[in-house]
Amino acid sequence: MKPYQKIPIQECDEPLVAIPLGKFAIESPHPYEKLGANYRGQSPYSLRQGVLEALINAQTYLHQRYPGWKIKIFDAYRPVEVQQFMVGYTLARLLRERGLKQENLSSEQRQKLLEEVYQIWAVPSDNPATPPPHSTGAAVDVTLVDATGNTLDMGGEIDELSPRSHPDYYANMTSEKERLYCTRRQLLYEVMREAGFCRHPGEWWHFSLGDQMWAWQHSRENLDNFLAARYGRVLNL
Ligand SMILES: C[C@@H](N)C(=O)N[C@H](C)C(=O)O
Ligand SMILES: [Zn+2]
Repeated sequence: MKPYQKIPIQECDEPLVAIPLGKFAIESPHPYEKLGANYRGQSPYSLRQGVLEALINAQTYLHQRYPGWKIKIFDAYRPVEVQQFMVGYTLARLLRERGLKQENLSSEQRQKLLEEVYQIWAVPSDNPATPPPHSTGAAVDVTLVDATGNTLDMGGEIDELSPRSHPDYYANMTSEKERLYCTRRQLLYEVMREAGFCRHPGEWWHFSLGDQMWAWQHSRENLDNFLAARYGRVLNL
C-alpha cells in the first residue's frame, strides 16, 4: 500500500463532467482506446466539475505567460477496468522487450516485473478506500503545446517507464536542450500548481486535485493542516 492510500476519503459527490475539448489540445485518438481499452461508453475526457474548473484556470495562467499556448490533455478519467487493462498492457510490453514469456516466469520474477510496472501505474484496486487516482475523476495527465500547435518536447514521453519520467530528472543537467526540458517541466508545474493541483512525485505529467494523493501531499507540506480527500472512485451507473 502506498502512503497516500491511507488518506480518508470524504466524498463530495461532485459530478463527473465532459471536458470542453475545444478549449484544450487533446491527444487524439485517445492513447488507451487506441490500444484497445474499453471505456464502456464513458469518455476518458471527463473530470470532476471542480477539477475541470481548476484546469481551465491553469490554462488561463499559461496564456498570461505564453499567449496561444495550450495545455494538452493526454488522459483524464480512467475506470478501474482500464487501469487494469493498462497495467496488463505494460507488463506484456516489458515481457516482450525482455524476451520473456509469462508462462515461464517464477512468481518472484513476475512480482519483480509488476513492481516495475507499479512504479508509474497505480494498482487497479477495486477497494473504495484505495481507488486508482484517475478513477476518481480528479487526476489528469498533461503536457504543453505552443502557439503554432506543436507539442513541446519535455525530454521524455508520457507513460515512459524510465528515470526520465522523474520531474527533476534534468534539474542539474547543463546542455541547452536539457535546460529547456527542465524549464518546460517547471512551467507546466507552475501553472498547474497555481490552479491548485499537486504533481505526482515521480511523473512530470501527472497532476491531481482533491484525491488522496493530493491530500497526502498537501498534508505533508502543511503539517498543521491535515486534509482528507474529497474525491473517491466515481461510481458507474
Ligand atoms: C502512468 C500514468 N499514466 C499514470 O496515470 N500514473 C498514475 C500513478 C496512475 O496510474 O494513476
Ligand atoms: Zn496520471
